[in-house]
Amino acid sequence: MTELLTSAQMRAIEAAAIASGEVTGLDLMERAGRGVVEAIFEAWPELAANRGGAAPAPPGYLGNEEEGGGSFRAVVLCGPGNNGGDGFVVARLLAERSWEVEVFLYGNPENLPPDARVNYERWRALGEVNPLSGRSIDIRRHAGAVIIDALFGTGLSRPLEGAAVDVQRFLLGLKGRSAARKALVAVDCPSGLCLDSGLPIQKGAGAAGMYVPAADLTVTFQRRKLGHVIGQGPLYCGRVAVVDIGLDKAVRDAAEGRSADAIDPIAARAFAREVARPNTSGGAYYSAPGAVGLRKRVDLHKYHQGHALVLSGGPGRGGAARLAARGALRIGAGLVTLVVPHDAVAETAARVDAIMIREADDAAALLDDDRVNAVCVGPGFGLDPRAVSLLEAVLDSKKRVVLDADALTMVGAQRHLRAKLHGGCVLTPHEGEFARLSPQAAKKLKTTAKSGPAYSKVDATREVAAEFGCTVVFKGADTVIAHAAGLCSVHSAHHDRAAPWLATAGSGDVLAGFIAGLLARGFAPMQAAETAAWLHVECALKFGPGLIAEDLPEQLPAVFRDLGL
Ligand SMILES: NC(=O)C1=CN([C@@H]2O[C@H](COP(=O)(O)OP(=O)(O)OC[C@H]3O[C@@H](n4cnc5c(N)ncnc54)[C@H](OP(=O)(O)O)[C@@H]3O)[C@@H](O)[C@H]2O)[C@@H](O)CC1
Ligand SMILES: Nc1ncnc2c1ncn2[C@@H]1O[C@H](COP(=O)(O)OP(=O)(O)O)[C@@H](O)[C@H]1O
Ligand SMILES: [K+]
Repeated sequence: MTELLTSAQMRAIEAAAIASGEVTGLDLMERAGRGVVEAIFEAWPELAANRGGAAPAPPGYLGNEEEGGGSFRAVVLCGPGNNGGDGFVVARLLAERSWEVEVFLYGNPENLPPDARVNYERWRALGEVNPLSGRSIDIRRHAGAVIIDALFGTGLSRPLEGAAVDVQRFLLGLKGRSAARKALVAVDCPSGLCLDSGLPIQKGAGAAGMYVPAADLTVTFQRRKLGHVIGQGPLYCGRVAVVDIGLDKAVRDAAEGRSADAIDPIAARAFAREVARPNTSGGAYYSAPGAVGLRKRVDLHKYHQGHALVLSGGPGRGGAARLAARGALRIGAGLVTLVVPHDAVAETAARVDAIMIREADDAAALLDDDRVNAVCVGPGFGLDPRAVSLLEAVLDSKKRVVLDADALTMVGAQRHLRAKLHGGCVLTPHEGEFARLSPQAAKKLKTTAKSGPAYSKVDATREVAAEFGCTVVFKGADTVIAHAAGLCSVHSAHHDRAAPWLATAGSGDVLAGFIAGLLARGFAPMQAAETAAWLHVECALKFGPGLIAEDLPEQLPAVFRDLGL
């Protein structure tokens, strides 16, 4: 389990570590700057050649003919806070390796916070600090330079203005002119991005948000922040490297509520976490009491692996439910039954084999059966009175249930259904369905973020989970999963887990089936949702481009094999 922090949590952790006497702010800044330099060398090993002493001949792309060539070059853009302080450390460490380093400061050095000020002075012993403006950076002199964006990090509180905007525009202009820069490296985050929400902080909608230049590499400290993995963060940040600055113990203490003096214990327990590869050897990837593993026990028969019901719509509308049922069966539910209106039985029977079929008239009896322990309702289900009363019966049965698609629309529209939701419910909205569940939260999420920290997808998902008293899986390339009690996790399908071909009709139905299948196998709602979200993307990665929803469940055997099941 890896925590994902907000800016405030990171600040509180840093403050707790400093207060405990284990470390000073200056130590942390030095480690942060060193971490940035090391991450640059890891990303571009050819740049590690300058280790001090005489500068070697630069590779061709770094050569600057007008200036006659020289050592590697960096342009370091420092802001008025500690992010800028990190920038001064990076400048010094690169200069010590004989890089040509030019440093620009946005703001008045007199107003730098103490640690940043110390590092400003240390740099001043080595070189100049120029005032920052878009025009002050001369593209011809800096051709091929590594540009370090240390303007703003976790302290961004409002939209950029003045010279900071000029510089961002200038950096945006460099994009695509490959000779113009070697790389743009962001310290903690690309400046202008809110690290809590992954949204740019901007004055107005539209083009005003385009002032955040996308980095090639973002180097952050100790843990990823939420803004690296949700919203537009993954697109702006490029690759994210996390460097250890010695705060692991402080993070753990906070997560376990041991540093209550410095950190609001509620906030600490509410750390979000990254959804990770499931741990197959007993329990899920995190250890919850009674957690069930993905590996099936050898001594159990099908009735011990649970029985999932998938409720289907009428004739010609059963595809979505069949996809969900197939997902539930493949993920390991012992039995899966499609519950189908009378007039759709023949059609359904022609399409399924291992999945059982029962008529909707039998639904009450099935819901009374204790062996039925999970239900999936919504995909292709319909919104008619029959659908409403069936959903009502499902909720009254208090069985664990996944509500997707039409079931979400009904719950959003009908207060009496909403009142029947309980802790065993998992809601799986996409953006449009989320807006039906909570128009207010959806509106806040869509509002241009004019100050930081901005309202985030994590805030919205947590809010709705708490309000409805169930687990909510807010889908997308960034899938956020929240539990009524505040637990929250994120699966970010970006970079090495990018699976854009999941945006295909029916893939959400399969996810709903995956979750229902895991609920049937005894997974707790949060654990089922996290595990299903990970497996869903894993199946898409396994198949690759060209994927259609039908392919997803069929990848599970190979994915399970890779997991060593
Ligand atoms: N926490 C940790 O463990 C560690 C943190 N470290 C580093 O510190 C960074 C956080 O530093 P930070 O708190 O000083 O904030 P930072 O992002 O530099 O900016 C704050 C300054 O900017 C100003 N300001 C804000 N918005 C503005 C705007 N639009 N336009 C103009 N000004 C604006 C704001 O002014 P104010 O809002 O008060 O007016 C304030 O002066 C973090 O990202 C990481 O790099 C590492 O050293 C190691 C360990
Ligand atoms: N760009 C993307 N990258 C990764 N996953 C995505 C992307 N777009 C959609 N998804 C995933 O695909 C699924 C789509 O679900 P949904 O919108 O309900 O589709 P449908 O209703 O057609 O089944 C969700 O699990 C969502 O997280
Ligand atoms: K930055």
